[in-house]
Parts: sequence; structure tokens; C-alpha cells
Amino acid sequence: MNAASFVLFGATGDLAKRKIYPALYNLFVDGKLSEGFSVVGLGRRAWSDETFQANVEQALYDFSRRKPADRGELARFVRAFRFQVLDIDRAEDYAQLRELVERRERELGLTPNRMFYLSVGPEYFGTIANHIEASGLGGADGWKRLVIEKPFGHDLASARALNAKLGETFAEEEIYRIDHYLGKPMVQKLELLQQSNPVLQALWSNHYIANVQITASETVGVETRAGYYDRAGAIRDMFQNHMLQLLMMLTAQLPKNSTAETVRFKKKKVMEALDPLQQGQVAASVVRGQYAAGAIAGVPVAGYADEPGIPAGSTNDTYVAARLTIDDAFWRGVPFYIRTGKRLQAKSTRIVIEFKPPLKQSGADAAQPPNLLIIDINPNETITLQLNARDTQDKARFRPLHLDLRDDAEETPEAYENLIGDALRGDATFFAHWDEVELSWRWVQPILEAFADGEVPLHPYEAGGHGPAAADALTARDGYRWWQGEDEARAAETERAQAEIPQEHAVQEHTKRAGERQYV
Ligand SMILES: NC(=O)C1=CN([C@@H]2O[C@H](COP(=O)(O)OP(=O)(O)OC[C@H]3O[C@@H](n4cnc5c(N)ncnc54)[C@H](OP(=O)(O)O)[C@@H]3O)[C@@H](O)[C@H]2O)C=CC1
Ligand SMILES: O=C1O[C@H](COP(=O)(O)O)[C@@H](O)[C@H](O)[C@H]1O
Repeated sequence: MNAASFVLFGATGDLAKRKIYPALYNLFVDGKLSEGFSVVGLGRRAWSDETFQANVEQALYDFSRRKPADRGELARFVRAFRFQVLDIDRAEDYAQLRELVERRERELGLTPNRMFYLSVGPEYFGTIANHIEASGLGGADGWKRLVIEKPFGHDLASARALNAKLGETFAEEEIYRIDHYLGKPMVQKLELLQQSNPVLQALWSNHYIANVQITASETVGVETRAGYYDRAGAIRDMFQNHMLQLLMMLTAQLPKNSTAETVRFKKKKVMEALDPLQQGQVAASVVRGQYAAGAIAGVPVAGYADEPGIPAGSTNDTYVAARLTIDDAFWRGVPFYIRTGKRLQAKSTRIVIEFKPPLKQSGADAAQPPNLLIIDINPNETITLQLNARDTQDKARFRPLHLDLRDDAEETPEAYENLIGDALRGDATFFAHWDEVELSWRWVQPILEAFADGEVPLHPYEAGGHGPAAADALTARDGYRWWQGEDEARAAETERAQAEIPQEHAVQEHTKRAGERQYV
């Protein structure tokens, strides 16, 4: 890995402690940070280096997937951290920052490769980029990279303005737009899943696929982020970025050994082929909702309107479902149903691919459930193929069987670990290119306008459920239904199957690595 200075704006903030320090630590433990790396943290708080290092340590105990066990290793890690008080608007602070960064580079013998990580609100991105340029922090002898957090704009116009502003200082190849869903291990495996499995490759098109469902459901509510979330809603917070990225990653036709350029080019192609929603027709393809009071796992929770910091009468969406279609040779005619919401029954990010029924169906076969390929992204990372078996008691009935492909070989890295490691190596494959971001905003823009104009009804839904019943109409009009609650169905089925099958006949192969099978 290239030796570099990691310059972190927003080092005293929530994201830094929850995600960035644990990611750096795990990279360090795995030997993926170069010797003598340097981290310079920035914020307005009057922290000393020691306070900063103590906060970093605490963050590791609180949030890292691997808790520090070796004091010596921990000390070697935190001694790379320095803090400087910096106000984003003050030019003189950047001159001082430059001195500190250069001094650390001299002390550590580092080439002036600098990664500027902006873990601050997007309203600051342009100002920081300008100051980096004006103060000479961009350096001349090494590389410079800018890592930015979402949200990237509030709508199409603001995203374009922000991109133009950043473009004054950083070239597109130097900008790494984080979408942490692209760092999730299962999302990163989507490309290989098709490429390494000819059987899936052969089925991966409108010839065999009936519909695709992409769901990101959360049990949490707005938490402490009312100020941001009430302006963003589910459409900007999740749909415009994470959900459309999942769609792109799933449907892009990627050649073997794709490079960052090909991956991003093919994703752009998907977005270009996405049928636009016409103004006036949004309500037919999009359902929006807002959670009302209810219970999550038996614990009563407040409705969105009663959450702290939410303005009275807010019509913000906490749930969005949409029906999309892609007009290209592979996907023409396949509806994609995408939904995301807060305060739903379960935390789950999942893609379900429903295969078409056989061409000829008759009699009992007509009741044959479809085959499904279920890709669980979060919290479990599992791929499941749902097949059919005849019921042993009643041969006219079908019983779904599940073939689980699970990679539990080792604890998988967190999304931020993958992404920060990639950015340090200069691999932009799993970062959003401006073209994708712009096309995503362009696709979402009519929805934003329809929401603002009150064209799309806001359906209240009970916390702890599956979201508004109105979303069922999206699938029902094509003759499908949302696949949900399979977990309970599967549990019951497994229990039944185990009770039925004599133990000596049950095939049980417990998996160690991906690709090996587990028959349950
Ligand atoms: N938290 C999360 O889970 C996620 C956050 N994000 C995004 O990441 C970014 C950071 O979020 P988060 O950490 O939660 O925010 P916080 O409010 O917790 O932290 C904000 C950080 O910005 C610094 N800051 C604010 N104003 C200034 C200023 N004028 N000069 C210098 N520093 C300043 C603060 O430092 P100080 O107070 O010391 O001045 C603090 O370190 C946001 O864009 C957010 O949308 C994205 C995905 C998830
Ligand atoms: O970016 C965001 O993502 C989280 C959900 O992320 P996950 O990795 O837990 O699925 C969401 O809660 C948050 O509102 C949003 O800003």
C-alpha cells in the first residue's frame, strides 16, 4: 500500500469514531497500512494529541469488530495520530496544517501522498477543497485524493453545483465518493457471483428472471439525526444512493477481470437504460410512507411525528418503494421492485431474484412456487437458492427447499475497512463515479418534485411491520408479491423437514468456505 498522510476533517465527530478509526485499526492489524503511516485529525475542539489518541483508543473498544487485545500493538497504532484545531473557514489554519503534515512526512520519511477525508457536512466540501488548493496542501510531488461522505447534494441541481465546485481543485480520478453499501462484502461479491458461476450467468437475464426485489429494511428510527433526516427522507438518505447502487451492481453486465473503469462504465450504462419516471406518473410507480407508533420486537416505539426534533406536521418520508424497469436487451420486461424504510420489522438488506415458472404448467404444477435466489447482504451474508421438492405426505404439494451458500470462513471486514483500504491503494472500483451520481439524481428528481408537490400520498405505517400496504399494489399489478417473512416460513419448514426425515438420510454438510454447500 502506498505510504500516505491521512488528513481527517471531522475527526471529533460521530462517523470518525464509529467507522473510520475502527477501519484504520483493522487495516493496521491486518498489515494493510504501510509502515510509518500518519493520521492528522482536525476539528474545532481544543484537543491535544493525547486527548485525540485517547478518543481513538476508546472508539476502538466501543466500535471496532476486533477489540484491541495487545497493548503494544495499540500503542504503535495510536502514536501515528496527531490533532490540530482547525476551523474550516480560516485560511491561516490550513497554513498551520500544511506545516504539521509536512513535518510528519519528514519525521516518518513519507512521500507527500495525501488523502483528505471529509467527514463533515457537505456544505463544507467546496470550502475545504479551495483551502487545500490555496494553501498548497495538495502538494506537488505525491498524489492527492479527496474522500467525501454522502449526502452528495440535495437534488440534481445542488449535486451538479457541488461537483463543479470540487472539480475546480480535484480531478474526477482524485475524488472518492463513499457509498458504504459498495463496501459491503456481499455487494463486492456480486460481480464474482455471476462470473464464477456459469449456471447463474446463463440464467441472468429476462429469459429466465421474472422480477427482482431489493429491500433495505431497518428497525431503527430517525435516532438523533432529525435535522438532517427530516430534510432528506428515505428517498435521499437511502434510495438515491444505496438502493440504486445495489441495482447497478446487480444488473451491470461485467466482463471478467473488470477494472474500475469498466465497472463504473457498465453501471453508468444501467442508469442510462433505466426508464425515466414521467412527471404526473410518479404516483403509479412510487409509494411513500411515514412510520406511526408501534412496537419493535415487542418494545413500544414512538411514531416519526413524535420523535425529538421533528417539526410538527412533517410530511417527510421514512419509507419509499418503487417499481423500475431497465430498457436494455438483458432486462427489458423485468420489473425491479425496490423498497427501503425505517422502523420496519427486521434489519435486513436483501435481494430476491424470482425466476419464471416453467413454460408448461398444468394441474398441481400450477401451484408450484417459483424458484428464488436470495442474496442476503446484511446482517447475514448468505446466498440461498430456493428449490422445490414434493411433499412427502402429499405428493400433489410442493415443499420449498433451501440451498444455502454461506461464507463463514472468517470474520469479514466492515464496509469502511474495504473502502478506506481501496482509496489508499487508489482503487476506485467501489466508489461512485460522478456519472452514476448524476444519473441517479436525474432519475430521482421527478420523484423529489412529485413528493414536494404532494402528488404522492404519504401512507402512515405501523412501526414493526412491513411498511404501508399500498406498496403491495406495485407488485400485485404485475401478478407478483413481495417476498417477506420467509425467515419465519423457513424456520418452520426446516423444523418440519428435520422432524420428517430420518437422521441417517439427512444430508448435512456444514460449510467452511464460500462455494461449499449446506443442505438443511
Ligand atoms: N454518522 C454517520 O453514521 C454517518 C455520517 N455521514 C456523513 O458524514 C459526515 C459527518 O457526520 P458525523 O460525524 O455524523 O457528524 P458530527 O456532527 O458528529 O461531526 C461533525 C464533525 O465536523 C466538525 N466540524 C463541524 N463544523 C466545523 C467547522 N466549521 N470547522 C471544523 N470542523 C467542523 C466537527 O468538529 P468540532 O465539533 O470539533 O468542530 C465534527 O468533528 C456528514 O456529512 C454526514 O452526513 C454519512 C454516513 C453515516
Ligand atoms: O447511509 C445510511 O445508512 C444507514 C443504514 O446502513 P446499514 O449499513 O446499517 O444498512 C441508515 O441507517 C442511515 O439512515 C443512512 O444515512
